[in-house]
Amino acid sequence: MVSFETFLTPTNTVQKKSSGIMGYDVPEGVDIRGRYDPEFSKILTRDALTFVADLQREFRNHIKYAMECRREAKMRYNNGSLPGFDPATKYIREGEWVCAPVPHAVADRRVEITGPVERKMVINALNSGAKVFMADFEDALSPSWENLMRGHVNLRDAVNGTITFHDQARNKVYKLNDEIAKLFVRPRGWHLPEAHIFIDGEPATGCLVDFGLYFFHNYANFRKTQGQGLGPFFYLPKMEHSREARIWNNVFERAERWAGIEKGSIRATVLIETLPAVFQMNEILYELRDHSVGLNCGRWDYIFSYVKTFQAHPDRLLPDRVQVGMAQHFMRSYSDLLIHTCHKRGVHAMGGMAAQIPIRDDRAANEVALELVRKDKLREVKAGHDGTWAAHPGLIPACMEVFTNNMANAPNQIHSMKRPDASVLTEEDLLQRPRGVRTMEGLRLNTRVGIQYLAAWMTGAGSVPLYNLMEDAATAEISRVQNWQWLKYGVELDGDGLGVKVNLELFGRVVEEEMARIEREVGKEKFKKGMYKEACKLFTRQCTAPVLDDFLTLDAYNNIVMYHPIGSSRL
Ligand SMILES: CC(=O)SCCNC(=O)CCNC(=O)[C@H](O)C(C)(C)COP(=O)(O)OP(=O)(O)OC[C@H]1O[C@@H](n2cnc3c(N)ncnc32)[C@H](O)[C@@H]1OP(=O)(O)O
Ligand SMILES: O=CC(=O)O
Ligand SMILES: [Mg+2]
Repeated sequence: MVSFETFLTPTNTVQKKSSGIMGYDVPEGVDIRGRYDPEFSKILTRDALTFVADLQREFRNHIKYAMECRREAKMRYNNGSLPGFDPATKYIREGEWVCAPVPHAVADRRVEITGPVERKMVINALNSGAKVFMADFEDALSPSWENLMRGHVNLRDAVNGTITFHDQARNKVYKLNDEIAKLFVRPRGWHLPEAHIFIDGEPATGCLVDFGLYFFHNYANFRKTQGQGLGPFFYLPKMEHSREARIWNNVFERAERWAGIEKGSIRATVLIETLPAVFQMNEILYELRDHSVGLNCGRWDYIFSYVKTFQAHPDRLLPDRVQVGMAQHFMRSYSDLLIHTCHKRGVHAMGGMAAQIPIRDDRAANEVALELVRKDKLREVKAGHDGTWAAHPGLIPACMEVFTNNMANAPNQIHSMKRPDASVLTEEDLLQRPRGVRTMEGLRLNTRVGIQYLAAWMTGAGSVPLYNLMEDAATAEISRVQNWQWLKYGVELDGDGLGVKVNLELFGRVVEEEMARIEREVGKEKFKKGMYKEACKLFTRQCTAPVLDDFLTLDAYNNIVMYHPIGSSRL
């Protein structure tokens, strides 16, 4: 856990009004340390904070226990164990049960667009023609106070239907179309604290803040305008075990009771994006069976998690990042088993994100990128996925066409593609070592991407285009842990005929040369103004740390915490 005591320096201006310090009206035990803003105060109302504080107090010990269990599991893997199916929950895997019926409002999820909760992007995503928009407080968002609070303002306005945006530079006004995508919201993972909101002297749990504020302000309108009487809808990230899903289920039930709405109103799709969770898919769905609307293949975090889980297993090193795609046996097995599991339990099996994005200035390269996306989507729909993710509105027509043409006019394939063949997939299939080679270019690209991503993240952008691909927290994690793994085990770069071994000296040289290349590519001015040097320091420390950090963003978070003077929360 980060020590927040080290960041108690007040960095924001105290705003005055005639009666004294301007601040938030907080309930007992709650202290807001983020900047005061009159718009934010409409989100951070006393009642909304009371709701969030109640969730925090009710669930904090369960969350601490779940995080402790993660640490214990890590120790077991580090001591040589492999993740696998839990014999104690065989009865759940083999039992005949199904989840609650799929809500009519989201039966058709052929293409879902994702993106940070930034105002213009929220409007563009809702208007994009996708069936669903997953508004992201997670992989695609740098969780600064400003981004988070503006995100809540944006989502409230979106659910109210009043959201607009004026692009001054282009004199263009954005507003919602008549027909818009259905909104899902992805809160942060369990591990991330919200350092600007203290509850009973401790930072609040990030995802309870995200969930609580969004639910409090939007559940009623959402159910009228979006959910056809149900909702709101969520995506839940980075879980490692069904006990974490149980906490979410209890959070949902508490929120439903508080709001006086029917149990099972809230629905969530869980991302299967950690290696331990692939052995818990039935158990996760079972915990959430009244609230589930499927699982999703979060392929990028899944690859990251493979490295993290096997950090002490030098016999399972990854090849270059570009070679770890869905064609690898362990990745294909994961997607197939997810489809089989979801359809057996009557819910959506969502595909994942292809990293390609449109390339505006090169038609031929753009066509190649689009073709890669089409191929990836064709594999998904033929395997039985019910829908997929798109990172950019420009990809939606291609993704939609592939899914529509291969789903026989049905909104999903839940009942038509049971994939019984996948029921025989074994632990060995799910853990099979990825095949491929390691190259100097792989090491260089990881370094270049990792540093540039962190520099962007520290200046407020959680998803960025780099070398014609979408990069976010999950893809950047792969770059970091792969470098760490290669350094730790001094691997030989065997794919380019150089036969060089990765060590600190080589890595130091690569960092220096890649920083020079970044400066050339972005230009001296941007390089000077940006946070490239700070990002480089952070990335280098993480890649060379004797013990692997659990998350890149936990460490980097220290750089974006900006405290308002303590004790100024009260009016
Ligand atoms: C591993 C995972 O978790 S995947 C899920 C998390 N990741 C994401 O959600 C990534 C979302 N995508 C993005 O953030 C962006 O598409 C990027 C950063 C990859 C590329 O951004 P850019 O290069 O700035 O996009 P580009 O300039 O081509 O944008 C063109 C237009 O499309 C819009 N746009 C691009 N991506 C999106 C999106 N995901 N949602 C809504 N609008 C979008 C832009 O706002 C812009 O609109 P405008 O013409 O009205 O100004
Ligand atoms: O969240 C999605 C992923 O691929 O990671
Ligand atoms: Mg992810």
